[in-house]
Amino acid sequence: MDLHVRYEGDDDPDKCTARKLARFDLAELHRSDRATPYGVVLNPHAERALSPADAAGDGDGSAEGPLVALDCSWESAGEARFSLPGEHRALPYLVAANPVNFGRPMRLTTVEALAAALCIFGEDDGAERILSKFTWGETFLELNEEPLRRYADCADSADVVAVQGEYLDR
Ligand SMILES: C[S@@+](CC[C@H](N)C(=O)[O-])C[C@H]1O[C@@H](n2cnc3c(N)ncnc32)[C@H](O)[C@@H]1O
Repeated sequence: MDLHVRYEGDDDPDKCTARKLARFDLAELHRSDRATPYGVVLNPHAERALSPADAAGDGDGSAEGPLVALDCSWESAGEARFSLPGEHRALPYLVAANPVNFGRPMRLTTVEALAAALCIFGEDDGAERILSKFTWGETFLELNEEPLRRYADCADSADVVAVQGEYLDR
């Protein structure tokens, strides 16, 4: 599945996970909303949770459109920043493994968010491929092994929200 990133460039370029993915040709960066392709936009403010139903269901596990993330600093990642055209979806409860926000729920880097979406779509190989470029990448899959497997088994967004509720209640 193609991975695209709307790249704001307001975060530390040395720590930017999207830039690293682009260096390895694993994602394409776009400098404006207009240049960014329409797709499934990973947006923590979205009302609807991402689920396997957002994938195409044509049998090969590939999604309807490309996955799109917005790479900007968390300080500037307010709702208004997510003006990209596309189907906006929030990821359900997951824990970050990156060194800046280790153990913190929902504060995922761009690569963690893209990898989580790939897992929910059943594309585990793609998730492992992009995370393999980061020393802590495998830890993300280990920390979230159970919720990712359960989200991937859900039929739709409502199911995902129900499973997420079990983790939020703990
Ligand atoms: C705010 S940026 C920070 C990126 C960071 N500078 C890096 O180097 O990876 C992280 C992006 O990942 C996606 N993301 C992170 N957590 C998410 C969540 N809970 N739901 C949906 N998307 C999420 C969004 O596209 C978000 O804008």
